[in-house]
Amino acid sequence: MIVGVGITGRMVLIVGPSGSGKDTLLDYARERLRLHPGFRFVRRIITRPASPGEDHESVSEHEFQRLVSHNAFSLNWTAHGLSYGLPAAVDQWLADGTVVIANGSREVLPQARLRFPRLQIVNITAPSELLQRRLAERGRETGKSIRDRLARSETIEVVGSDVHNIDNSGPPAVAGEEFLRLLTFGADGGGAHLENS
Ligand SMILES: Nc1ncnc2c1ncn2[C@@H]1O[C@H](COP(=O)(O)OP(=O)(O)O)[C@@H](O)[C@H]1O
Ligand SMILES: O=P(O)(O)OC[C@H]1O[C@H](OP(=O)(O)OP(=O)(O)O)[C@H](O)[C@@H]1O
Repeated sequence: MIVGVGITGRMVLIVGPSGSGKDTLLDYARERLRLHPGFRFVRRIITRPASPGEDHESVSEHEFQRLVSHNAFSLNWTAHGLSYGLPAAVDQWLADGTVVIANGSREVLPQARLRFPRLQIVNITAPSELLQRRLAERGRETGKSIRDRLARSETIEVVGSDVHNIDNSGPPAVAGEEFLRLLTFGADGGGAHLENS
């Protein structure tokens, strides 16, 4: 079994423009940490119909607003004409000292910083030609929706001492290993490691 030594519980938000590879890197890390109880990957609640890619809980806008009114979200936001939420269970996982990892939004980082005192932001980047090609190949959005996502990608800056940038313009395993290192070595870049026993 894999056990963690010195892993510090915290919220990790992976952000970056559409097509940069957030879901790909989340899948990479989830697969490698699946036996480790100290890490939890958040299943988001989104007003998007079930679709290839991210495994999310799909709800109507009406249901989403009902959940908001019942304080069912730890953090929620809107973008691309959709509503997104991280379930309130996140707060208990954090209180338990877990490393909680979620796909976030660059625009909601100011609120996230207030919401999560121990926050690590992982900003995934790739050149715009690659974003364009990847979104077309992914096939979840088409036409105007892709153009809107590309336009948005250039409007939001991610800066701060809590931000780690990962360039995902090479093979997914290169950025994937860098992401894993950040997750397993702690927000301060040192001290923690994983052991096999
Ligand atoms: N390093 C990479 N090299 C080539 N293709 C990639 C890489 N990372 C992601 N992709 C592909 O690009 C598309 C967008 O990736 P995805 O993980 O959905 O991005 P995001 O969640 O940031 O929008 C997907 O089809 C994915 O398979
Ligand atoms: O404020 P931004 O950083 O622009 O992010 C806006 C939203 O877009 C992404 O979700 P979504 O799964 O719809 O898109 P993506 O996988 O194409 O990035 C991201 O996870 C946010 O929920």
